[in-house]
Amino acid sequence: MQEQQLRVGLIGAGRMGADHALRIHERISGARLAAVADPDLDRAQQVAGGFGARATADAFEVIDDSAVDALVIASPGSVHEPLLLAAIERGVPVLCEKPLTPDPKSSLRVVEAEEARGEHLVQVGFMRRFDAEYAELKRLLDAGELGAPLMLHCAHRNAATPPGFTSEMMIYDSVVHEFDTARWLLCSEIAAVSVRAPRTSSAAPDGLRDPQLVTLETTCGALVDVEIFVNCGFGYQVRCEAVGERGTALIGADGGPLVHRSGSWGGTISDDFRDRFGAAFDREFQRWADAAHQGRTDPTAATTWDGYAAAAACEAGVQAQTTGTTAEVDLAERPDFYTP
Ligand SMILES: NC(=O)C1=CN([C@@H]2O[C@H](COP(=O)(O)OP(=O)(O)OC[C@H]3O[C@@H](n4cnc5c(N)ncnc54)[C@H](O)[C@@H]3O)[C@@H](O)[C@H]2O)C=CC1
Ligand SMILES: O=C1[C@@H](O)[C@H](O)[C@@H](O)[C@H](O)[C@H]1O
Repeated sequence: MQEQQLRVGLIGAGRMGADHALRIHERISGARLAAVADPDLDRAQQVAGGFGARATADAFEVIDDSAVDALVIASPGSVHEPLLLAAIERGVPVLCEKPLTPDPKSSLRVVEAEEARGEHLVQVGFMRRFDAEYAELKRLLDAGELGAPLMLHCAHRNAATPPGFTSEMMIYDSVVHEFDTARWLLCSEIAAVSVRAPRTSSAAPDGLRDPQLVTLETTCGALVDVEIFVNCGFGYQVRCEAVGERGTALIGADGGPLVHRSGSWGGTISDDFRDRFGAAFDREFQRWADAAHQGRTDPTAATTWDGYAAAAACEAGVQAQTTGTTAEVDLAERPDFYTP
């Protein structure tokens, strides 16, 4: 089937959906956009129009379309569950933007549906796993080159938040990425989460406690601290320093060109995660399409189990945020189907 193009149905034609449509069309090979669904039909038509794809307001029409081989879900997390369940029932491969679903109960229903189907069909769009620097950090840790991991120090900074962004979203929309990368880098589950906050930045919108410091305890005994600062003002920045028994490694340390000109020196920083992680998204999509051609998911990608585990950690994170105490992560037993 490799010689034929994978016919992709896109669900959700907003900021990420439009970017992924372009990616499928221009930046990866072996796939093309076949259909686009968005309840905002104008938006669906706008995205589909440029690529010769058909547009509809009904996502289930795309899921049921026999002229669609694979799906990209880029609608808000709150609507992912029914879409995923329908896609699993049809047996079609899916790349679902994070989060798998917004809460662990619904994520577990997706895990159970996929396990019952007996095929790995869904991968979750935790794109950092495909970033070159994160991949090198993972290699160093897996090869034992830093010794046994003890701590991760992470910083996740956004320039500014869109209207309506809440403190809870700092956990389940933003820190969800660190929950996934910590589990992936350390090959360990998250056991407990606590959240503290310094005084609120004067740049934070009313009602938003920004920044916050989230601490994760893992089942392997490592500690992970995450500074989440979503109105830092200066740009988009994601850093991670791993501390092992025999060494440390830092990624996200602005290794780009150092420019000297007209009385100044320094680099530049974008405020858009699509710049920082553009190459990672491209790699994620190429590997997903290649795997889908072969009727499987990409082994580097986050599985539905990983999506569920991240949702469980988010639930503990929001609880810790609300109560001011450490919250344990309530995780179901992992089915053998998801043994890495
Ligand atoms: N991996 C990453 O770094 C990022 C991932 N995301 C994720 O991508 C997803 C989409 O986010 P954005 O594009 O920023 O949101 P957005 O609000 O720009 O776009 C969402 C689109 O989905 C449509 N939609 C709503 N319900 C739908 C349904 N039932 N069926 C089909 N379409 C529906 C909306 O009309 C809208 O056009 C979310 O899950 C979000 O968490 C967002 C930003 C970055
Ligand atoms: O997923 C993302 C956004 O939804 C989220 O709001 C940002 O904080 C993250 O940095 C970005 O990667």
